[in-house]
Amino acid sequence: MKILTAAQTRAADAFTIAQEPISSLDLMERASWALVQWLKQRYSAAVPVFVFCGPGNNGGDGLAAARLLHQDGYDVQVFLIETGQSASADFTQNLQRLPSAIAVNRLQRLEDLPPGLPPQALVLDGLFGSGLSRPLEGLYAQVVTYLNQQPATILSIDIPSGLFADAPTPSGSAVIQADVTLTFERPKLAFLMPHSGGYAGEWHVLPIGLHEDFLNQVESPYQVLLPEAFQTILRPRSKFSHKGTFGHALLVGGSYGKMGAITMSAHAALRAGVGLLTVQVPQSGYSILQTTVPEAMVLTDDHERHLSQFPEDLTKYQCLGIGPGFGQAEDTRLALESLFRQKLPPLVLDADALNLLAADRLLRQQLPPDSILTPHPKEFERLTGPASDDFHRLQLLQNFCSEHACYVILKGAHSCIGTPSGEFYFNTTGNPGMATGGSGDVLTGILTGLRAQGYSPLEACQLGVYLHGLAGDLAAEAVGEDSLIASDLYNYLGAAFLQIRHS
Ligand SMILES: NC(=O)C1=CN([C@@H]2O[C@H](COP(=O)(O)OP(=O)(O)OC[C@H]3O[C@@H](n4cnc5c(N)ncnc54)[C@H](OP(=O)(O)O)[C@@H]3O)[C@@H](O)[C@H]2O)[C@H](O)CC1
Ligand SMILES: [K+]
Repeated sequence: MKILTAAQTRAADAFTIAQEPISSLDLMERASWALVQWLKQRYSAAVPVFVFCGPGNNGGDGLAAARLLHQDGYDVQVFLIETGQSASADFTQNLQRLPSAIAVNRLQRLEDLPPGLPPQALVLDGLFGSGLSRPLEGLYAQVVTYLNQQPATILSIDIPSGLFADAPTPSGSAVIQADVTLTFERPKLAFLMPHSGGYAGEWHVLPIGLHEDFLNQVESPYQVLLPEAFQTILRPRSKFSHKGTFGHALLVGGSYGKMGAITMSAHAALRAGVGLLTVQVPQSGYSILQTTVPEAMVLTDDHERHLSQFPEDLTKYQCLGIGPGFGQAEDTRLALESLFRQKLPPLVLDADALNLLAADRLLRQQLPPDSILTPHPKEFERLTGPASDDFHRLQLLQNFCSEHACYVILKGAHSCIGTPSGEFYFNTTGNPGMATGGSGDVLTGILTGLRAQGYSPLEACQLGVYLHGLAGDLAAEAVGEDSLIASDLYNYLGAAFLQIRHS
């Protein structure tokens, strides 16, 4: 699903108004109706609702929602922030449509605000949406600070007020800290970024019927991954297939004290459906691997405690995954250097393989095209240099992927896949329980297993991050986020496959 910028959203709005056709007022009514339907399913009419409105159409949505909620028996009060700014036409119409039974409080100074809102109250934040053009100041900023201090639940309409949808919000700006954001038609880029995503709280997308023709034609480099995408990507396992059909993967990693990492990758590659798996580890890993992952074949390095070589014949493998527990010993670095001079199967690189790459510009330049790299933000910045904000980091991601013709999965709450052609795909599965040691090793194993089965690098990245997060979500339902550990991820991978195969 494409993500639109604020300007594209305005264009989608205008296109829909002209082509459906529908009046802008009716489109606002449709948006507010969708919002109220959602809200009615979660909050009873016993919950008092305080609607805060700015001068634009976001405020207009707030007013329309206030009217609809009042009709449904909710106790609603409206607060209009009056700074002398002229209001939008649809705001004015919706203000005129408000029944007189709804109290309208006009705020001109901070002192006009009630001393406090009841904890059980619901605040509808309709101060600003996609029309925000500068950080909030004066009374608007004061109202935001006041609302953020209230014990009430805050539900933001479309976007938390004060947050820019598709540009960095300057630090220290007044921004609503929403508990819930109900956003129209498409998620906003800011919700997917580490520094701004937290403001939106739990967010939900409400379709409001923006015109399909526009949504199909509009070009956007940003997409979110939804399960529908996988109906075409995920391949059936045919009746006459055999283990050779599903590829032979090689995982290389492990060092003394870090043999668990490569063990978890191995489990994950197998659960991702690879036909055959070989794992190369230092000698001290031999019994560990043979005992804990009996499905895998094991090769050992000459070294006891760290890796110093790769298998000579790499032609029989359809994918080579390197990094989990790899370490950064000098021998290991030299082995990686000589590896890059050979003809290689598709690569997946993680952890210390990335750190070795970061420390060696020449090595980076030899990175084979179509490789998949899976850094977390710190590892990523070691590769590219520091990012000044989340949007700059996306720019660095794009530059790196096009310069090296590779795919980078930037890991985070919404892991982002960067591609050589400049498209970005944000993941929508996963939870904070997955912030646990070994989680990344499992992702490396999944990607290696998928790539070996013949999935393209982009397909493997999309399927891999989505399945990894979904396995985490299913595991969290069973054991909770607190107790989730990395082995739960590969143990729930089968359930995750089943869910997307049958969705
Ligand atoms: N397209 C859709 O999907 C639909 C969106 N709807 C809702 O409409 C808003 C967007 O409405 P818009 O009127 O464009 O924008 P805002 O309500 O966010 O506010 C715009 C006005 O606010 C002024 N402004 C901007 N920044 C500030 C600021 N920091 N301080 C004070 N005033 C500010 C701006 O004036 P300018 O000075 O920038 O010219 C505007 O006057 C969207 O988010 C949805 O909630 C529809 O209801 C349904 C379809
Ligand atoms: K808002």
